[in-house]
Amino acid sequence: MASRLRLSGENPNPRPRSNYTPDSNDAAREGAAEWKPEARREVTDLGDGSELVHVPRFVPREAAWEWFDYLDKRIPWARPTIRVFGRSAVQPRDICYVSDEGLTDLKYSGHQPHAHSWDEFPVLKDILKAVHEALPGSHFNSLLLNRYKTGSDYVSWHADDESLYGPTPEIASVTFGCEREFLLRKKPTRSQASPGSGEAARKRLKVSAPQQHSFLLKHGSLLVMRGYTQRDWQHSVPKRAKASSPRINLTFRQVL
Ligand SMILES: O=C(O)CCC(=O)C(=O)O
Ligand SMILES: [Fe+2]
Repeated sequence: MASRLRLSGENPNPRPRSNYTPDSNDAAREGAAEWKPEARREVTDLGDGSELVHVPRFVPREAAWEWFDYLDKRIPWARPTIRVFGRSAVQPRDICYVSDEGLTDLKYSGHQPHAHSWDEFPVLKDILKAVHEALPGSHFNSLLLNRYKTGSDYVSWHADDESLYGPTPEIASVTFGCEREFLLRKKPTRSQASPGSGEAARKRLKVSAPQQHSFLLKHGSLLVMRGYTQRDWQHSVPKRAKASSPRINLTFRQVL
């Protein structure tokens, strides 16, 4: 099931040679105007009403680099202190939060990120439009941005199962820059979580080893989690010593 990571010592995402101005809002917007999302999609049925959709070449390379540079320079990235298992810890990646006005506030791990307006970042509206066009019926109204500066930055196992997203949230995740591995594992069932002791419990654990999936999320890719994925599965982006350049990830969500 779990596929192997294909990171090599070389930069897997060499930049195209072009003369775009990296931090210009106009360049980032014009580059995007010319493309149509590629149709190739891989759908993974996780069972019991959970599904993933992977579009490896959602944004063409050059437009994706323009967006990467814009986001890297213009987003007011912050690395907040959060509470994990009763302890304070600096979040192991940069984040920023953007949302419509008047929504329920996002709070996680004792932290409430400031909600920026879409109007501050016109490029984010362009990316949102492209995501909406690729996913008919979607109505994303908030966005959590993550920046992994090096391979030491990560997101640990979690599910985006906050009640403000409802029981079956659709989450669309767009990746720019360094490719990183994205892992999914099935949440333990009740019998796995408290297996008891003795031979019967050991056997039960053996037959139900956790299911796991791995995706190498490339520059310009889109991954959608839907159905009961947040209820039944956890995901993570582990540390990777060989990932030496930054990765920016955008997760679009709908606050109900
Ligand atoms: O960086 C990623 O691909 C995942 C980020 C994530 O899981 C989150 O923001 O909740
Ligand atoms: Fe997540």
